[in-house]
Amino acid sequence: MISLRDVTVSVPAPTADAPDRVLLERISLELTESRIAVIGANGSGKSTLLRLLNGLRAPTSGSVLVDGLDTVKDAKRVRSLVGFVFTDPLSQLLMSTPVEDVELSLRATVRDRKERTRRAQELLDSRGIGHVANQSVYDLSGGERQLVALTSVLAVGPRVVVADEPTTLLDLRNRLMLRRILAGLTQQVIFSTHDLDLAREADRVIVIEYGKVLADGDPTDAVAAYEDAMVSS
Ligand SMILES: Nc1ncnc2c1ncn2[C@@H]1O[C@H](COP(=O)(O)OP(=O)(O)OP(=O)(O)O)[C@@H](O)[C@H]1O
Repeated sequence: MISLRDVTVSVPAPTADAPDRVLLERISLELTESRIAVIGANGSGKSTLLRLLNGLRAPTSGSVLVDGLDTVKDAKRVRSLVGFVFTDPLSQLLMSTPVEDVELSLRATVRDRKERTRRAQELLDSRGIGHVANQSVYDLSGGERQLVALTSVLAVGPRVVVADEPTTLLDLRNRLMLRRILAGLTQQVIFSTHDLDLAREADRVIVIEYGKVLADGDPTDAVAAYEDAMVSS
């Protein structure tokens, strides 16, 4: 389980005489549900919140614990427990082809190189993208790239998948496909989205507004609170 304990994230102001800019303020959450959506306006702090969950960002004060492990002190272990899928998969595909990228993720668990390649190909096949295994990642479609990124993340064997607006860059067909895949994962999935229909499918919705939790809980109620806030602002 992931717990945020009184977490504040702030960054220094551009000029020395101005106060620090607070991106998230005193957030405490226990993230237990299987599917959790984080919604909010542009710049409200969703990505900042998600990046805290696997230690990509450190709290300025407070702490984030993953199964009791501190995301700063136990960063390496936390990264293996919590996989992160970025909005733009190109920013996380480190190798030039899908099969190499998935092989890289398997390095810690599969020592034999041939076996690693076989396993990577098998994982790509299982996601329906085995036919692009040896193609340059730059030549893949947005949907294929997103699936490769997800396959690489899952190959590490995380307990939790955190996805930052994973469907934003995709067309309708790929969006529906990714939604189906995310829905079928056995891992806990915590994702941000501007797609309110997708958010309503979650078990819990957290609404972030100006770096604070505006609403949290039942998806229908939380989405309604967000819509009210947007209309009245
Ligand atoms: N390292 C940083 N330094 C300064 N400001 C930052 C930094 N990281 C994020 N911010 C600012 O913090 C605010 C929240 O950013 P964040 O990316 O978390 O928003 P978001 O809710 O994910 O937005 P969007 O829906 O547009 O993706 C933004 O105004 C952003 O410019």
